[in-house]
Amino acid sequence: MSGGWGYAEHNGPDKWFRNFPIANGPRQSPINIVSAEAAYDHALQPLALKYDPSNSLDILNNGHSFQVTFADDADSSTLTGGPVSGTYRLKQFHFHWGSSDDKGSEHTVDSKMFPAELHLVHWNTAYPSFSEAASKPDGLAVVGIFLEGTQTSFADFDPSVLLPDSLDYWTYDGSLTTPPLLQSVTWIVCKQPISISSVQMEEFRNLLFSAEGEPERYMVDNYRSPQPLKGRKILRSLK
Ligand SMILES: Cc1cc(C)[n+](CCc2c[nH]cn2)c(C)c1
Ligand SMILES: [Zn+2]
Repeated sequence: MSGGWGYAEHNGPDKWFRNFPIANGPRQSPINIVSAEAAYDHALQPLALKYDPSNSLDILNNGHSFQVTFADDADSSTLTGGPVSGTYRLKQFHFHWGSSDDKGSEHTVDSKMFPAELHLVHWNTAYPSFSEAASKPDGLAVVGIFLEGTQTSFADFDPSVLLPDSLDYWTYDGSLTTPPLLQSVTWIVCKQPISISSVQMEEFRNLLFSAEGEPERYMVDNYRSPQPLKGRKILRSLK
């Protein structure tokens, strides 16, 4: 795979195993969520997401998505409850989307794809740092939220505005969905999508994979397809 990984024919998801053999590991993400097979687990707690807008630092195009990064030196923007124990701090959020509204999400629900998916990435404060946590089986917790088409700076951005009314969720043990594909993620996928307008979707699709001075390549279809479940159980938070 020449140069780094990406989403093109020569360096996309079906080539990642060459440099990252864990791509064929036992707990890879995303997955297709078969809603009828998700088992209700009464022990699952409600998701508690508390975000302080003053923690938002900057927004950047990292060549694979655009990402908003947060200050994570205190427990001021955290995920607790849900399927996890302890406190996880928000590190960044980003999106995955398609070149058209019929695809773009990474997780699918009963094989339905959404136009985009938001990932809120949190790390377990049982470990000293984000990069330390990223290599531990309980190191990360990523909240996935589907975006679907209808009508709606980056200091002081409050991620709570991106949350759906209901925090009912599915959860399963998985991985990063881009290299290094580390199997360190407790996935928490919200059932209720949030809305995004087609104008806003077009803003996503106007972003570029390519750097300045390179031939323009629009940033679209930056998603990995569902991976084999390999015997994993998907749990559901509400009946
Ligand atoms: C150490 C580390 C590296 C990367 C690319 N990511 C992003 C991978 C990713 C994007 N969407 C889901 N996983 C994370 C979260 C941690
Ligand atoms: Zn992601």
